[in-house]
Amino acid sequence: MMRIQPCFNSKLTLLLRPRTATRTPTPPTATMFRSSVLRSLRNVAPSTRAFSTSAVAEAEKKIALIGARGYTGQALISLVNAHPSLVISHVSSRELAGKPLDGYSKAQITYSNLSPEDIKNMEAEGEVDAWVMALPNGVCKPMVESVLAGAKKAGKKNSVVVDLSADYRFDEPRDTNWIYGLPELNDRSKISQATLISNPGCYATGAQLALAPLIPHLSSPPTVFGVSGYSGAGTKPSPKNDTTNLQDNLIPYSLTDHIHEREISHRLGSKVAFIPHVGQWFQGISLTVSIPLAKTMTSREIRNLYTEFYASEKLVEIIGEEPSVKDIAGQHGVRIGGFGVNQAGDRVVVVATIDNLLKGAATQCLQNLNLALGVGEFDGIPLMGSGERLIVPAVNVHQK
Ligand SMILES: NC(=O)C1=CN([C@@H]2O[C@H](COP(=O)(O)OP(=O)(O)OC[C@H]3O[C@@H](n4cnc5c(N)ncnc54)[C@H](OP(=O)(O)O)[C@@H]3O)[C@@H](O)[C@H]2O)C=CC1
Ligand SMILES: CC(=O)N[C@@H](CCC(=O)OP(=O)(O)O)C(=O)O
Repeated sequence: MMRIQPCFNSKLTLLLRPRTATRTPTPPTATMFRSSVLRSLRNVAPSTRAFSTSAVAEAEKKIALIGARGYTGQALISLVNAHPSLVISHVSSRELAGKPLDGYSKAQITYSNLSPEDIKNMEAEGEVDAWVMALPNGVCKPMVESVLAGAKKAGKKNSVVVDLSADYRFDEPRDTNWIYGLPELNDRSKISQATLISNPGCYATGAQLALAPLIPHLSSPPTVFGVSGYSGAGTKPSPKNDTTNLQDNLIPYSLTDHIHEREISHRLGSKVAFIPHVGQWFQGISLTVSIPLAKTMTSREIRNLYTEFYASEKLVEIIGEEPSVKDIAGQHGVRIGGFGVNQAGDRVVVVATIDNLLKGAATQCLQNLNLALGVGEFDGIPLMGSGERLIVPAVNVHQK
């Protein structure tokens, strides 16, 4: 039987590094191009609602975290620990119930094991402002239903729920109230009004951001070759998080039909092939994306397109060279570069890096919480240029 040690020491390591992004003011043509691509990605009419990221929280907002023992949960605890207006009020884990929460300094909190009934009662009593579900796929439905039942019992709108699993990523707003929370590509005003938010997958976030500017120029489906650090496989023992198996190794898996292949294709409205792998490092994903072009383009034109497309985005950095996965580990955004164009000018290879636990999960969750709770979208998120890194301790899940 696996033993998991209480696994967290909050480590926010400050590393100074030069800022590599070049940001240029967005000309009106770029803004118009971006808006039209984003409108077609979202398939919605242009938003008429002004969006503000500068609202000040009136009081601390309480977050209950279900699945708090896991890697994404631990990363979120560390982020909330340094957040100006959010606090953790409850952490739930079956294995750590009764143990103190380490790595959180705002209050002394003990892990509990919240049942769906507990969740229903807490929601009815208005004990929390937001629930985060950091549970494996297929597990959170009874908990979400408890939140909805508790709100119904109290005759109020439900508190915000952010789900990190894939369970609600394919729901369409016309059928349910779930909103897909990828702020850079989705309508931020919709996320800020939502109470049910489905957090995108890690590979899927990086791949969508790497592809979005070129969606209007595709001649055929792109191929995304992705390699994740083994924290992507979570804390349940598997060959993909077995460090002995990973040593000097690269593990290909789910060669076709990975759930993120479906998620990327569904969300971009364009078929994409995705080939996942796991490498021997812990945090960070590298995505090498081969994109066939419908018209010939130069590397410079494509890089400019990306720079303009993401000019107003604080968590997306465009660089000329290929970004390196070891540079993104612990950072909160996505770095995109490479832009190698073949001699014929009809295919480009773009490289994106993302920390799967951060912009691929916890940081994106915090962006969504901030939006939905009415505080500044980037509150509590160290920006790329700050050089701050959040390193989550690895757990030896194969220790007997
Ligand atoms: N790791 C990553 O890079 C990313 C993960 N995600 C998604 O986020 C979610 C969490 O991932 P991650 O943190 O890596 O997962 P972990 O395996 O590290 O943690 C899972 C958590 O869920 C709890 N849990 C597991 N099974 C159950 C169950 N049947 N009922 C109740 N609680 C359970 C565990 O605690 P305990 O057993 O103590 O109750 C633990 O706290 C998953 O859906 C994952 O796919 C999304 C993006 C990136
Ligand atoms: C290395 C590894 O195993 N990665 C995971 C993806 C991580 C993940 O979080 O999956 P969701 O985002 O869909 O929940 C996987 O391929 O299943």
